[in-house]
Amino acid sequence: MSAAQFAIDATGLRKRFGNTVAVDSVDLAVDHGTVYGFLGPNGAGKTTTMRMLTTLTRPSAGEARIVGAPVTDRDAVRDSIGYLPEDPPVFDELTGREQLTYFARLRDIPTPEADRRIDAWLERFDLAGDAGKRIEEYSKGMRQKIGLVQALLHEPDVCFLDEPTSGLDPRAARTVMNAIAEMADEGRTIFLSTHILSVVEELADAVGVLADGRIVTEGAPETLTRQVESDSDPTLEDVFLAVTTDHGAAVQWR
Ligand SMILES: Nc1ncnc2c1ncn2[C@@H]1O[C@H](COP(=O)(O)OP(=O)(O)OP(=O)(O)O)[C@@H](O)[C@H]1O
Repeated sequence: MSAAQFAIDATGLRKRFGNTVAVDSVDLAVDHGTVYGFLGPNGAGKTTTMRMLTTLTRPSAGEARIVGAPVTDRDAVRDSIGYLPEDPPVFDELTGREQLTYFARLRDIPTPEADRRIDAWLERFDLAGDAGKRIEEYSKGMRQKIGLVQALLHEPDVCFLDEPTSGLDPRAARTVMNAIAEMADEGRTIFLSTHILSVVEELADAVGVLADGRIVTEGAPETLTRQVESDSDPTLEDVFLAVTTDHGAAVQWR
C-alpha cells in the first residue's frame, strides 16, 4: 500500500460543460480501506465526478489524486483504479469469458492468474454456465456482473462503482455487497455511487451527498442520521431528503 495519506483526495474539483457547471467545487478525503457512499439527486454531478477521478474526463479546475497520483496523469493512476460505469463497456460479439480475458490482457495480468481469477468470479456470480455465450445474449444483470468483474479483475486499490447492484437479483446483489465488504477488509477503497440507500447504509464508512455539483453534507452514516429530525428512527433517506431539498421536506436538518 502506498504511503499516500488518502486513497482519494480532491480539492476544488470542478467541471464545466459549456454553460453547465456539472461539478462545482468538490473536496474529498477518502481513507484507505473504507467504503465511501456517494449520493445525490439525478444530475447532481456524481458520474462527472467519478469520470474525473478515473481519468476519463479532465477537470476544468481543481486537483485530485488517487493514492497520491494526480488524475491528470493517466499512466500513474491506471493500475490503482477500477471503474464500473453505469453502462459497462462490453463487446456484444464476445463471450463473457472472452470479454474478461481481453480485459485481463489489457491489464497485463499473466494468463494463468487471469484464468484463475476469471473462473473464481464466474463461479461466484453464477455465470460459469453462461461464460461461453455471446454477451449479446446476456440479460441486463449478466452484463452488469461482467462489467463488475472486469472492474475488479486486476485487484485495484481503489474501485469506483456506479450502481453496482443495478439490475441484479437479490442473491447476486448480496454477492456484490459481500464482495465490496471483503475488498474493504483487504484494505481496498470503494467509492460507491448508488440510489439504493440500504446498500450504502449497510456498507459505507462515510457518506457524501452531492447536490448541484457541491457536497452538501458528509460524514459517517450514524453521524448524519443523528443530525436529522424524524418521527421514527432517522435513516439515510431522511438525511438525503433533508439536505437535497429546502422545501416540502418531511424532515428537517437540525
Ligand atoms: N458530456 C456532457 N456534456 C454536457 N453536459 C453534461 C455532460 N455530462 C454531464 N452533463 C451535465 O452535467 C450535470 C451532471 O451530470 P452527471 O451525469 O454527472 O449527474 P449524476 O449525478 O451522475 O446523475 P444520475 O444520478 O442521473 O446518473 C447534468 O446537468 C448533466 O446534464
